[in-house]
Amino acid sequence: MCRGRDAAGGHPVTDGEKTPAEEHAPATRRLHAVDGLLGRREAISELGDALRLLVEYATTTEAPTEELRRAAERIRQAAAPLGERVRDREVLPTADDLLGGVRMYNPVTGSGSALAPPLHIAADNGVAVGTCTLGMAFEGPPTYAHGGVSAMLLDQMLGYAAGIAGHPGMTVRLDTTYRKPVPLLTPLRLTATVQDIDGRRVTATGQLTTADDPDTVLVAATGVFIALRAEQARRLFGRVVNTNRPSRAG
Ligand SMILES: CCCCCCCCCC(=O)SCCNC(=O)CCNC(=O)[C@H](O)C(C)(C)COP(=O)(O)OP(=O)(O)OC[C@H]1O[C@@H](n2cnc3c(N)ncnc32)[C@H](O)[C@@H]1OP(=O)(O)O
Repeated sequence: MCRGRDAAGGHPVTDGEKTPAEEHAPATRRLHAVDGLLGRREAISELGDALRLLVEYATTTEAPTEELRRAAERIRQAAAPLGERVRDREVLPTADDLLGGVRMYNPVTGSGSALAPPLHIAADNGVAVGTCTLGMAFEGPPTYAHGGVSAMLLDQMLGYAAGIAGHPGMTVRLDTTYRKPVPLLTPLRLTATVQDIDGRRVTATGQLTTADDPDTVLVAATGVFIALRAEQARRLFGRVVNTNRPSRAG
């Protein structure tokens, strides 16, 4: 049965059958008892920061070739202990809180993701407002952001706007208009709002500007989001195990 959705408008949260989730729950509680959930999230973010620094340096360095080979070996060594305990892809990260909208490894907003700028989003009177600065790793045309990165940021913004309007759904259409190139290493500001709700279909619009010049739109987007029917949510997410949902036993 579909119990809810990730609070900020993400994907449906399925509670599945009792057995798999509650099989994992004791391990989650033990982990949090030792580390503390907030401590673990801080550590995940710290690792994410380190990875983003690595990605930024790795994509801009002109260090000698031999230094690149040595770095690759040291990075493989650093990664190995992390790879010894990886979660099954159908089990949500123990540090996540799907109902509370915490997705530590979201590739756009997750502070634990090396791929995320990360984009920070908050709701302001029904408007989604986002901020981020894109590093050189996001370069498309020289010195400017890759267009796909702008689309990624705006998809997340529009989805968030649908969520805070109380109509979370999955993107079925995303139209982006690139008016001016998006500068790298420059604080950016993104906004998004819902324009129309028609049954299961929500249309949202958004834009991306620099923080310093919010009146000059660099990229504009319109997205259509569809709320899943219960049967669709079961089919798509029914196998996902969420160890952090409240236990039925309390
Ligand atoms: C903090 C977190 C914030 C959250 C941000 C999240 C942002 C990121 C969101 C994503 O990345 S989601 C991942 C990318 N999207 C997908 O993978 C979705 C893939 N698509 C699907 O799986 C199916 O399209 C879906 C299950 C969503 C819907 O399938 P249905 O078979 O129910 O759709 P159907 O064809 O019946 O259409 C339902 C309605 O939507 C309309 N529709 C469908 N596609 C459309 C389209 N492309 N444009 C406009 N309207 C569209 C369609 O006309 C219809 O309108 P009516 O109800 O009025 O008849």
